[in-house]
Amino acid sequence: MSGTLVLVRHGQSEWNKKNLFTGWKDPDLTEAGVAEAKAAGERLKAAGHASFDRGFTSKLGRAQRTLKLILETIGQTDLEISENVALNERDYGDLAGLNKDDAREKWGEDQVHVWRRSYDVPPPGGESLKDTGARTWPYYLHVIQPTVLRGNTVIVSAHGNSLRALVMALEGLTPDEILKYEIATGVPIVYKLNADSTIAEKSVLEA
Ligand SMILES: O=C(O)[C@H](O)COP(=O)(O)O
Repeated sequence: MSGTLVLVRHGQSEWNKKNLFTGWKDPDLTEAGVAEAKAAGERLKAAGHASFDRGFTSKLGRAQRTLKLILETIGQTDLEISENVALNERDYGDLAGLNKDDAREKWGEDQVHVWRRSYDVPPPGGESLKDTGARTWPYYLHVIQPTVLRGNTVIVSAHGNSLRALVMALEGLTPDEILKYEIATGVPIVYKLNADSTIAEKSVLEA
């Protein structure tokens, strides 16, 4: 067995709470989001992940703060963290700031679902999951994965769709399978990787 990779989506943001498309906008966590991040830290600790060798996050505050809260909870505040735009949420383009229910009324349930969950249909002016993967996957392969394969325990705090893109490639999911794949806020996904980078074990630390 080689290293351990933990993926976690940020806790609830102000815009998650208001049901707004967010993308590259930068709202803070809600109080519930802060509690989710702390609870994620507690669950990681309980599962034996009380210290990490390296952290990665996006350039957006909600993911950075989630990582900080997790690290404070496990008692490790000196971790080396890299922030990179490659891990940012999918760019929601013209939808950013719109209410998701209003969008369903305007464009129809099916169209909005395609924009939110399909593999290669971008929202107007924004990125498809495929476009998102075209930046997250190279960063994973060139920077994150080599760190894990050196035998390290690594945590990545990012976003619903940047993590869906990573999970799709990591687990070899098809465009059809990824359509149904949801990543909950503040729920760590723990992979143990083999030396050849395949997945040895996966666990999801739900509440
Ligand atoms: O950017 C957003 O609006 C959310 O973080 C993720 O949105 P989604 O559930 O529509 O993919």
